[in-house]
Amino acid sequence: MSVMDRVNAFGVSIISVLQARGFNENIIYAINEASNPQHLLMFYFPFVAVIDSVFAAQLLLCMAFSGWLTSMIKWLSLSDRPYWWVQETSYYLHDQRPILKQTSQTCEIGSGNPSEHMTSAVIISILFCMWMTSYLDECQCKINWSSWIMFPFCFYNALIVMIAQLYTAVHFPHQCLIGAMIGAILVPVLCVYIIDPYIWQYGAVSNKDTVVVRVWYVLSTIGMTLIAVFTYYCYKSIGWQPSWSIKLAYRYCDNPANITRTSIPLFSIMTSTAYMLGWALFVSPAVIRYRYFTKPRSIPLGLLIALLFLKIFQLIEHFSCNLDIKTYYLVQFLVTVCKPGLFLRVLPSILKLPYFCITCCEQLALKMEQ
Ligand SMILES: O=P(O)(O)OC[C@H]1O[C@@H](O)[C@H](O)[C@@H](O)[C@@H]1O
Repeated sequence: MSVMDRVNAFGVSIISVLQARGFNENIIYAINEASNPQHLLMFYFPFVAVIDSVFAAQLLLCMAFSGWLTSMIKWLSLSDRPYWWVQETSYYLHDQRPILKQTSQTCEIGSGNPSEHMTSAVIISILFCMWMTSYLDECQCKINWSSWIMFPFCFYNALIVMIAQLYTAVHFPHQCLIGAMIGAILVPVLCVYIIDPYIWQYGAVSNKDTVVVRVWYVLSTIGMTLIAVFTYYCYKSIGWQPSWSIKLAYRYCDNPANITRTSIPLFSIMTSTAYMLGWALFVSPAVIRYRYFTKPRSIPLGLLIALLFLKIFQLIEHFSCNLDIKTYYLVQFLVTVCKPGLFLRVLPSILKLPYFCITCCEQLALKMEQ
């Protein structure tokens, strides 16, 4: 009996207690959906971009990099998920094997460690707190924001996502804690060393031409893609089946119809690298021109256009999902690379358009009067 078996069995006991206690499942589902990494990038990012492009640029890179990193760790850790581990393990005697309840969100098919939902929840919570701090500073609001609100807010957010993830038996508690830790480390590291120096032009990058920095970021993204491809083929060459967890998921999922294409780890790696490439190509120090206090801008128009873009992406998804898997991935990759450009460059410029037109008309009217 290995140490890992004991840790997993302890986790299963916690899950059993939570499931026996019972929670409102609609709330649990909503929490899991709200912290779904794909949804964060697909829905939160566009709306954050309407309000503040710097916040959106931070969110995008933190989420994309964490998606890549967690997927790589998942590949390397080859760890189980509770809903199949209880049925596979020889830890329990046959009549003592616990029965875990499965829900429509249980059938995740990647390896279990770490929890990407937890990483995402911690990332969005910390970034939101950082943004709020800067907003309150701007308003010269003197409350001890960080210690009284920020830490409890992040902690409770992480806690409710962890309960939702455990209740649905998708993760063991230690996988949730590792996921949260990755998020808590990544945000300060990426913001302090990469995103903020580049956007605000300080530190080593401030002496370099933006084009050079951009080329460097593009090359880094290509390097990360190559690392993923290399890892994949190395594993295959030593006889490891990258689809081992998918097979287990299909074997033990009560309702395989709940398994979705987008929860495949390869899909997560593909979208993460596409978002990073989009970030490298389209994010520049120019994003500081579109912040929450920038005027004049039409926020309602921005929200409407963001909805329109989302509708177009939904239509592309709808039509491409009938294509063969390789073409589907290619279409998704190209669309995803364009998203940062659309939401961080095109959309903010459109928001200024109505005011620009009004100014032009006023100047024209003035000239005609003269
Ligand atoms: O590691 P977790 O939290 O189970 O998340 C795994 C996957 O969960 C899916 O629901 C998401 O669509 C994927 O993007 C994600 O990779």
